[in-house]
Amino acid sequence: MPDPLGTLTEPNPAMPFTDGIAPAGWRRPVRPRVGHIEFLNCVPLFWGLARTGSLLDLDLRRDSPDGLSDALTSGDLDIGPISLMEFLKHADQLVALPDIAVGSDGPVMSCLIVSKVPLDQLDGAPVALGSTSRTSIRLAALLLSDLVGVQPSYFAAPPDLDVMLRDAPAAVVIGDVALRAALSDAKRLGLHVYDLGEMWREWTGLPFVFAVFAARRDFVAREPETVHRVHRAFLASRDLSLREVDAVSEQAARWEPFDAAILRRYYMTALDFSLGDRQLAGIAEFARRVGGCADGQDAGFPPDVEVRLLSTP
Ligand SMILES: C=C(O[C@@H]1C=C(C(=O)O)C=C[C@H]1O)C(=O)O
Repeated sequence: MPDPLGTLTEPNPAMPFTDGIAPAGWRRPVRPRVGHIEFLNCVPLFWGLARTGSLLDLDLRRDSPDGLSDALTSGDLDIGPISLMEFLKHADQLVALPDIAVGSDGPVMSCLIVSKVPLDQLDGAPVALGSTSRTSIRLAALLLSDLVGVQPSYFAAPPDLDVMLRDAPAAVVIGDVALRAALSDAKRLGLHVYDLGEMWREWTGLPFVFAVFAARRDFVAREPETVHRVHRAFLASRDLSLREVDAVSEQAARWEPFDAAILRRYYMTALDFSLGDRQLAGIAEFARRVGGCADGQDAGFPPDVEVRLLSTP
């Protein structure tokens, strides 16, 4: 029976320990290597792991989303959050975990185009793309070309808004940099803020999924039970964090230039941590619009790319 707390701990298997010491031939179980996005957006997915006890059963690796995406696709991680574009490119090696993701069904607050001018003035202008993102930067380019009707010239840049806006009139930023830009820098500097989740929702009527949780198919084949246990642990962690969202927000806000009420809004009304039929329809629609060779860019996956979900036992 699944552990209601979602802990990963199992009683020690068959081989008895005499004197408390493993006999010769005992193989130490290997903890699954699991990614942890180091942004505020993912705090509710990981905070509960400490409360349920699952934290000790994971080899958790903290990094930016681009680093984690590369680690999962190269085999340095077994399970973890992965930017949607990278998941779609490597869909044949991965399965997505059902009912968990990082997305939004409207304004997301932290995936943005920040601009000194209105978007329709960006034709031919340089636009800086934050290097931690793989998906928002592609969504921004899609919206600018197909919705706004402009063709800027893009360049990659480290996610430092001041530097980005020194070299370009507009920048695409995600995560904590974007949240701080929208909430404190933009007003002070008189910048326009365009929310990518909101633009997508108004354009298509669908939610947007920025990152899914995925497991490598070779790891699922080797350790199916572990993958299911990690999946249950994350669902339990998310549900617990959202039930105790005031405590999560207060603790996270101690280190931020905005208060707990804003983080609570970010977690409860901006971000959508689910992956159900509507979110899958949003993914399919995004793949249809950017897949193949849209706007002269080769996406690295076909428009009808199949998103395989982990089958639940
Ligand atoms: C909502 C967010 O989703 C993210 C956006 C990503 C991207 O654009 O590639 C990747 C992972 C997520 O962290 C965010 O970063 O704020």
